[in-house]
Amino acid sequence: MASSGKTKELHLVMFPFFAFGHISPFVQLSNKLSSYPGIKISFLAASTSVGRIETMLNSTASTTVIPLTLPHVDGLPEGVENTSDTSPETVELLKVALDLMRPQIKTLLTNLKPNFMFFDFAQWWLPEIACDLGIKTIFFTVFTTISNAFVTSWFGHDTPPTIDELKKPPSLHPITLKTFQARDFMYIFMSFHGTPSVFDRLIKCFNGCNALLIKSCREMEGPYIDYVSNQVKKPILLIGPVVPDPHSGELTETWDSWLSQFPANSVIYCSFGSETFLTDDQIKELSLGLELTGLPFLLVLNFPANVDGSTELKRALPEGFVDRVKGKGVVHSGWVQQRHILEHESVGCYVCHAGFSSVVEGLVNDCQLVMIPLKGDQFFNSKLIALEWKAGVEVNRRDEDGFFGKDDVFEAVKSVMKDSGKEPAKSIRENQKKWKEFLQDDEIHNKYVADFVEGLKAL
Ligand SMILES: C[C@@H]1O[C@H](OP(=O)(O)OP(=O)(O)OC[C@H]2O[C@@H](n3ccc(=O)[nH]c3=O)[C@H](O)[C@@H]2O)[C@H](O)[C@H](O)[C@H]1O
Repeated sequence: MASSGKTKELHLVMFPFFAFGHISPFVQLSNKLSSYPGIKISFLAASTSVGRIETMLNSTASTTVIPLTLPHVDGLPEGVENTSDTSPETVELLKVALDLMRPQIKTLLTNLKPNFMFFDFAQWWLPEIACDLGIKTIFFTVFTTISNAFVTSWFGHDTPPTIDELKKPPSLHPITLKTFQARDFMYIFMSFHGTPSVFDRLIKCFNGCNALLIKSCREMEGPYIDYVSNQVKKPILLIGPVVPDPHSGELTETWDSWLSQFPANSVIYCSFGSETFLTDDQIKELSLGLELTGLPFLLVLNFPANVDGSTELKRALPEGFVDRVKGKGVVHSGWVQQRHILEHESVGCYVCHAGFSSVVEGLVNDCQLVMIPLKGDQFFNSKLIALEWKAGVEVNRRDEDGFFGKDDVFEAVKSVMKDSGKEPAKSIRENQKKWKEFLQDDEIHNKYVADFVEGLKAL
């Protein structure tokens, strides 16, 4: 049996879903907690991800990464253990593999005997196993509270909503969606390969856990925290803003010298995180929009694992584009040192998908945010930043299909980059500075972590 929460040492197990967009916040949480006296962490990960996770963890951390064996699933190639290795056709099979891992996880927990298990949205079956073993479960949601508020606003509805209903969520929730956003969001109500939908998984996670942990705070999302608390009726723990620790290493010489040839704050860095891909039309309009701005730019475009990036780029970029922008704009496919790039003094604007870690990295590096949210939580993150914090802008999109043209990209960039002394750029810059200060305030961070650990012990 797990020992009581009053013991001196707390043993925590972290179990994120097999996607780096999910693994990263669990690593950041582990890094925050592992330096805390008396905390020991075991981090569960698919065996092929262990090496990369070990490089992300603080070297001083008292954290052990434990490799998991993914069971064979028809259609899921051997060695494919992360969404970054899958194609759109096979990505849902990772959830099939995960659901088959119940016995493996039960055996592991029986041996590890942790006090708490921190789990992700996909492991709907985990609270039951842990409860049988006397282990308390914390559902650590990697999404912003505003996104969770939207999802929980559908609690208690027996049938999935229609697109029209999704556009105007029920009850207290003040958010509305465009038609194309509601259509995209229907994904969470869909079941694949006979496994529970994301929505059903989430309901079971919210209902089964002992407490919900949110990587946010009252200053950032107060009304949404109250709303979610009222919907889920479970204790809510807040870890505060999860801002990545200062990173180590240097930006590679190639990118450093390329960026350094431009004036301070003039370069647009444009990228869409680790698992968001653009359509050909979007690539075309975006690249033409960047060209229209006349500003230097670094455009990073990625593609699913089963296609060749350079072939895709050649096909999708507008005719003659690469030659026309030579010397001023570059297009890259593949992983880049994003935090080093955003930190470079030449970079002044970040055109992004509104993945929350990316947005925070942009704000703390004095980059003006231009957001093109493309799926799920990104729509809500963008609303939070653009409409509530007023610390960035969203590119205008057509209601029905989400189309944006080159002029929409140009206008959005212009609104924050040209005439920084005029509105709206002036207020947006002031708000960005205000949030930068808040997000970098160690005292606030430390207080949230200390309160969180106390809250955990009291559960
Ligand atoms: C919860 C999930 O997070 C997701 O992943 P994503 O990778 O976009 O997350 P970010 O918050 O942008 O984070 C991406 C992180 O990867 C880093 N990075 C990325 C690309 C690169 O080339 N180099 C880097 O260093 C970047 O610096 C950031 O820290 C999606 O939003 C998704 O909608 C959401 O459900």
